Amino acid sequence: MTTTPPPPVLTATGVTMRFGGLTAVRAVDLTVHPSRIVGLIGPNGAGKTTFFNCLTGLYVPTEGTVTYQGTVLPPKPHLVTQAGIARTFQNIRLFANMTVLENVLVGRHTRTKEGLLSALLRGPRFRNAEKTSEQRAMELLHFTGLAPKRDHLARNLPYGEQRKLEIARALASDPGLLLLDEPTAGMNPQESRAAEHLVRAIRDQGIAVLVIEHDMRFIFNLCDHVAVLVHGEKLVEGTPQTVQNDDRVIAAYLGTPTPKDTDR
Ligand SMILES: Nc1ncnc2c1ncn2[C@@H]1O[C@H](COP(=O)(O)OP(=O)(O)OP(=O)(O)O)[C@@H](O)[C@H]1O
Repeated sequence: MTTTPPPPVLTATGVTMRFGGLTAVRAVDLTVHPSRIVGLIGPNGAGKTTFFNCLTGLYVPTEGTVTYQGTVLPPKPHLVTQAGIARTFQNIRLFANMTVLENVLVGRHTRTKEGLLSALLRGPRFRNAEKTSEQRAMELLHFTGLAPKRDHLARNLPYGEQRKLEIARALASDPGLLLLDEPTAGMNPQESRAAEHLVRAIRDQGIAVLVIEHDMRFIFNLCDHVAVLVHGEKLVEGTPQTVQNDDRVIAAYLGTPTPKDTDR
């Protein structure tokens, strides 16, 4: 008996993004399958964040289409989140003067009828839905290890915990696909390894992950599939091993011998 593989969560086809005369992303195809961790790597300025912005509706691609679970995504960030894609940013974007719990509750607004304004004003309709949302938010804080900090202001968290909080807030929209833009930037090695565990645990909950990361250990430890962007084009993609051993990638991106080479 043959089983049909589940359809992809995300399909980007021929995505091109031009800024005037500069082509930041050129005809990039990428597929993310359910419960997979896919890495997107490439040198600085290769177009990785621009590609993410095309996936999440921040930019309308000059050419190409993006579908989520078979449906073409509208190029509006809140509609993309509502459809099931959540993201974090390279530069942390938390509500600094709100508590940890409040930040996660704001992330729930696409999944409650009350909307963002009601959530912020804590109106009567919000209070009715508040209990369920708070339960879910607390589950996420336990999941990310931030529960003991629920009442701390976001701005008072150490950097690594702010990154975790961004992830908890993104998860609050109950996504099927999570996009992480440099989740370990600014972390020490111990925090980076903890972030690996967290991403794996997210995948184990059935959420697909697409991650931009410069930490090669993170990428090669974690990803099922890796795509390499260079000058806006996809140079190569495949298993971590395929990518690690590809001379073009070593030349274009890694530049220096891989750890495997130095073991010889
Ligand atoms: N809004 C914009 N307007 C004009 N050019 C832009 C814009 N956003 C990005 N670019 C340019 O597009 C190219 C790709 O940038 P992008 O930030 O996507 O690269 P990246 O791979 O994410 O880099 P990094 O690893 O340094 O974050 C760069 O040349 C950048 O200067």
